[in-house]
Amino acid sequence: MPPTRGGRGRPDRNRRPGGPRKTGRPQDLVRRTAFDVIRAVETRDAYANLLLPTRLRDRGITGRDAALATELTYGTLRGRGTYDAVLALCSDRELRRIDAPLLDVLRLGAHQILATRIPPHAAVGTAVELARSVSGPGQAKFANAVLRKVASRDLGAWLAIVAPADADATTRLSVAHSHPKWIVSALRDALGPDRGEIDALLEADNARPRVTLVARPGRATAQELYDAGAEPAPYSPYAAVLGEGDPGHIDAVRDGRAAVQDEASQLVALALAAAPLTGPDARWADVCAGPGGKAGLLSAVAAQRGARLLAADVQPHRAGLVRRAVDDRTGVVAADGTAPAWRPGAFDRVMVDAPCTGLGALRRRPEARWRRGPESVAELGPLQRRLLATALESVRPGGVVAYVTCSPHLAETRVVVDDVLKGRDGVERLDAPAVLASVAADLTGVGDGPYAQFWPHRHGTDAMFLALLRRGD
Ligand SMILES: C[S@@+](CC[C@H](N)C(=O)[O-])C[C@H]1O[C@@H](n2cnc3c(N)ncnc32)[C@H](O)[C@@H]1O
Repeated sequence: MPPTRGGRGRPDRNRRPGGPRKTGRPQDLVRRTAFDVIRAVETRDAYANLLLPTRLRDRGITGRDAALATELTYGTLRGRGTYDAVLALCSDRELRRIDAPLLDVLRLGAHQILATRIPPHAAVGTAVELARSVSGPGQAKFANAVLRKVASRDLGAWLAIVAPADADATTRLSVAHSHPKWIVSALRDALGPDRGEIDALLEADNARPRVTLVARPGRATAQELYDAGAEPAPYSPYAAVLGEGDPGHIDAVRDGRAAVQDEASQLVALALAAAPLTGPDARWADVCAGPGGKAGLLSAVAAQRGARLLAADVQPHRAGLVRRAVDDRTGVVAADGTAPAWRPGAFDRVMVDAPCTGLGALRRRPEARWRRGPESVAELGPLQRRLLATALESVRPGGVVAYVTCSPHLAETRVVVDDVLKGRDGVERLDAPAVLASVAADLTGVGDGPYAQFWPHRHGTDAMFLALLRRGD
């Protein structure tokens, strides 16, 4: 079910049952901002996590109002699947016949009614007011009729109707947890023998992720982050969890010595650095480096070990972002990892953090689940295979490649690795869970090897996949 029920919303202070009559008050601005971001996501493929902070800043929305705007935006985008199922029953018009902006107002209203503590009458009133300003008085009347019906039941009662226990499992899970059916199926397949955990996984996808920081070794310490209010994280020695507050206010983050980074992202980079290797260990590469999260950590570890990192990304502006994350010793190039500018066998360790559907990061990108379809998996497959094959040629004999995706979809993870290794002699699959255990002592539940898979519901991280492959001598 949508995650925010009874949670982070706050009671609306507006005492007039009909909602605000005037525009321009803080509460109107908060809802309007959530609506504008939701529309931008819909109409111009904006990313909510990038656009919202800018809008909040531009409009001077801070503190609790900013928290409410964030909750309304993310909650509405996440819960859309559930809300559409409810709205379809409450509307005498098919949803596809409702103007797109008005439908977004209805979704925002449904979210406030069903999943926040905002009193239903206030939620209906403010949404109707928004409908009036977006679509005019006639549509406001329609919105009022629909949302009053939505408010006639609570979320649990609606779920019993739109996702009944006797529905087929994929449909029930899809509606109840607001994930497209193809993603439910893909995640269940990826869980394999643990597919009984699917409810927990979908629920975790809908929970707001905690902000995890990385103290780039040699440049900052985890203690520095604790001193700034963060707490120790369970696995990575360089991670800290920030409960409250803006990471941008921490000196080390502002200076680029620390950064926001999911803990599994840290661990897969550390695993590449820790994978056993004989012979020289001085030249490392990250061939899909933008915007630089893993490269930032790898470059810091490389510096401590007397190695050097080359970070590449095919998109020049993303290569530019990498430059800000790494130290001066690290080379950064805009280059195609499938047609490399470096000679074969040039590196001892190579990271391929392949472009993927991002199904492992749905917690952080609330709109992502609606943006892609199953065809994306097929479209990305050839590029993922070419990048991995080229990486295997880019390491010297005996060198190690990490193949990483922020997706647990089997067709992006083990199927890619198995395909690329088919007919290719002399590549050894290292035991990725064992290597991970050497960098994160308490880590369990990432699989029996040779591949490792993180899970949001088990580890509180993104669902990151890791294969470690050593080229034969
Ligand atoms: C999953 S992201 C990498 C995230 C990054 N490693 C981090 O931790 O911040 C994948 C990146 O691969 C880049 N990419 C896509 N095709 C590429 C190619 N042919 N060669 C190099 N980079 C490519 C994309 O521009 C994107 O920045």
